[in-house]
Amino acid sequence: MALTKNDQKLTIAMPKGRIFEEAIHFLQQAGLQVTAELQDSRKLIIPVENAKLEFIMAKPTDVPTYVEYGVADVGVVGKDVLLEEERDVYELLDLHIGYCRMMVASLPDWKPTEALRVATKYPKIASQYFREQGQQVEVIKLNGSVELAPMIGLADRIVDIVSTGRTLRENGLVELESICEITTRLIANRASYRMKSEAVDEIAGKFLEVIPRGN
Ligand SMILES: Nc1ncnc2c1ncn2[C@@H]1O[C@H](COP(=O)(O)OP(=O)(O)OP(=O)(O)O)[C@@H](O)[C@H]1O
Ligand SMILES: O=P(O)(O)OC[C@H]1O[C@H](OP(=O)(O)OP(=O)(O)O)[C@H](O)[C@@H]1O
Repeated sequence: MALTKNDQKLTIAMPKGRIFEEAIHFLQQAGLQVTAELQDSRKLIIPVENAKLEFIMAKPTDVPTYVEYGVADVGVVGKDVLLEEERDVYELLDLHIGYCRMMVASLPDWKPTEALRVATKYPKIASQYFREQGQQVEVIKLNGSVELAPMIGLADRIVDIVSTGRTLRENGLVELESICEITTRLIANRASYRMKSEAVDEIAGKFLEVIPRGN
């Protein structure tokens, strides 16, 4: 079954890593042809010839970049990445998968001091949040293991994703404030949305049918 009603090929940027399995399951439920190559291969470009589809396997934070520049027509990406990267793309659908929360956390005995430092992988989200709260903070960008920062005295608080809460718990940190809920989104390149509207609408329609209800 061809996905597109015309001859236009659709390129989909897929996030490698944590949400990949859930995203693949979602594509399968939506009736897209998910080949063994897509599920179990080190190839980064995976064409599905008879469906006029091509998948590119991207680092999650790069998905909006590929979509903004039009090298991918659509992409699957977390809302956290969209908020942080601020790329010029259309956000078409909330897929209601990849649930987690963006939180402020600290050691349990944290008290406001004069030098407020916040460590995070998400400097834009953190800066905007504390600006809106009227709090002046110094934001320190880290690339991972953010929970270390309060434990070793680099920062008072962190802004990070919490899912099960296990990482906070096992490192003796507590949730202070919730910034927002995070889920996985379908995004589209602005030109593709106009020029390949049939193909983009068709894929969005298939996704819409399998988005978990009640969310
Ligand atoms: N517990 C979680 N921690 C981090 N991300 C989560 C979690 N649950 C769901 N997500 C989603 O998964 C995406 C992150 O996936 P992943 O950790 O593979 O990417 P990454 O941060 O680029 O990885 P890394 O930098 O560790 O290679 C986030 O954008 C978020 O939307
Ligand atoms: O609430 P939990 O279920 O414990 O999940 C949250 C943790 O998962 C993520 O880290 P990740 O595993 O991506 O590693 P990182 O430290 O390299 O960002 C996130 O940054 C938290 O540290």
